[in-house]
Amino acid sequence: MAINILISDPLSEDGIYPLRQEQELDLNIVSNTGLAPEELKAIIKDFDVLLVRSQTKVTREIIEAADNLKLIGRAGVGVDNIDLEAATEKGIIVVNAPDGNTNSAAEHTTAMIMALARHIPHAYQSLMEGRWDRKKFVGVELKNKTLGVVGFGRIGQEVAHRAKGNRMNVIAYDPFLTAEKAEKAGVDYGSVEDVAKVADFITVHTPLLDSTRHMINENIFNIMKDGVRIINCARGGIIDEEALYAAIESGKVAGAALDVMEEEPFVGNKLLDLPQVIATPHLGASTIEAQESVAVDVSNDILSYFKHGTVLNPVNMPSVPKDMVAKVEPFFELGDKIGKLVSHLTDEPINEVNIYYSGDLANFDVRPLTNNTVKGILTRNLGNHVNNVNARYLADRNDIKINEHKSTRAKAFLNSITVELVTNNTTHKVKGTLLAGLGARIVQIDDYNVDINPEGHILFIKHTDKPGAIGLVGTLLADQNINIATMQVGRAIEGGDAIMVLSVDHVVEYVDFLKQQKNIFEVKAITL
Ligand SMILES: NC(=O)c1ccc[n+]([C@@H]2O[C@H](COP(=O)([O-])OP(=O)(O)OC[C@H]3O[C@@H](n4cnc5c(N)ncnc54)[C@H](O)[C@@H]3O)[C@@H](O)[C@H]2O)c1
Ligand SMILES: O=C(O)[C@H](O)COP(=O)(O)O
Repeated sequence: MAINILISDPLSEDGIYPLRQEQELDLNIVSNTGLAPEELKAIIKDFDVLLVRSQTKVTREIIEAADNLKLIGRAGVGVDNIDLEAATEKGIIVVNAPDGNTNSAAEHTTAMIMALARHIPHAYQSLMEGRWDRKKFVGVELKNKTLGVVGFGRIGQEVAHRAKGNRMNVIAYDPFLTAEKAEKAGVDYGSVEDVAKVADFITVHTPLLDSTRHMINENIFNIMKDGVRIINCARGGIIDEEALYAAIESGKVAGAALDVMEEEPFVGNKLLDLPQVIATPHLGASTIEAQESVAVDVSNDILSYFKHGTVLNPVNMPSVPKDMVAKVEPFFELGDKIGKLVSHLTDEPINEVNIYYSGDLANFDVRPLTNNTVKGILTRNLGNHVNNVNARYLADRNDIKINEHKSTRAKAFLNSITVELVTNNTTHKVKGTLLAGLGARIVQIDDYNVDINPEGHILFIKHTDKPGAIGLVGTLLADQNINIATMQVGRAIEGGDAIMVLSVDHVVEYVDFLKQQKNIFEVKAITL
């Protein structure tokens, strides 16, 4: 039977050559770009494969109408235009091409930095309008300036490398960046605040996640150097556009170069009215080479999937050997939740993860379970494209060592999973189990015994065991109209360090009001 492939964004014809010349499979390739959402929804049921770039919004509605869809191929990196949850729910594999456009995006960022420093777009426009204005366009040199790189993944590292070629100093921030990695790359490193304080140019290269949305905000602009220049060739939304506008108007920011914005297409965005802003219409990956490379990568994954059932760049593919599904599957969710929870206990780069399986769970091949647990740990900083197929690879890429330990001796619980995160300065652990009739339970956090249902919104608070601390938290949350569903407290010794774990009815976006209290020294809002 023919495999129907719909290409709904412009793709490189050379890049889809592997599909065009395929002999073994019967492929029917339809190119139909620029479809309105309703048009796509109306025809998607006829297709087995949908091939997109960033323009087509593959929403839940589209996916729900896609009765025959088996694979969505994203010819590029960012999958924020695809509803991954809906695709996973429907059993549709999403593949992307994470490496193919790294170089082009890094080169575009470098071009933006230079254009910003030397006013190239404005000088060109002025010349085209018949003026010979040399005084107006005095720029700044890059040499000896400091470039701040926020997000030191594939593109961030390539941009840093090029900046060093321009004799810039580079300081980077990435939750996975260790001293050793920074030294190897020849860059300084610090927190996002450290970067903000010292950089003359700041470029962002993170994915757009809940944790990165508006991470460059008013507070961060306030601590930047006067005259700083900002570059975003990653994703709109990482920088708070209102805050950027205000920072440009106040003179804090001397210029901004934007390839992406929160709403695209961004024709008419008020930032474009500011003479300090230069912009391109999301062109980071728009080179002949990158487009060919990303299209070849997804084309090969499509062929591989239909021929062998395997893909190289899965974004959401679940993979559990059939024979172990029934026995181990209930532990998958537990591992994922333990991973997510423990990842919030430290903001330091993780060097090592130890996963301890005890009880008869240790008799099974737990590698897929480990992958799922590692996925839970990495999701906090790498986002939803981490899955149980690529989790180990991503851990490896971030120099995180994963160790599995098994013991068939059951202690207090019939079966348990304990995950320990080791950083340069700390070790944190979370233990969980499945209780008959009750389901998943977290039974230990660091040295504290607890009994928590790992579901929904959780507030994790470290405090000093003093009278009134618990009441104070209750009152402060009530002031914010936050309802506490359950609460657990634990302490090692009377008057010493203690923890509170609260499950609350709604997501808690701001925790600063709790952090400011005497005797409270750590607050984390976690959604499991
Ligand atoms: N403009 C374009 O056309 C274009 C082209 C390619 C990629 N992109 C975008 O560029 C971005 C980077 O792509 P990549 O291939 O380098 O991805 P990557 O996954 O290799 O790197 C992203 C890095 O961001 C880090 N990160 C996550 N949360 C962070 C946080 N809170 N603070 C600091 N760092 C954090 C991750 O640890 C990771 O190292 C993505 O948003 C991608 O969609 C844009
Ligand atoms: O995430 C990406 O790969 C880039 O944003 C490129 O998007 P594009 O394929 O629409 O150019």
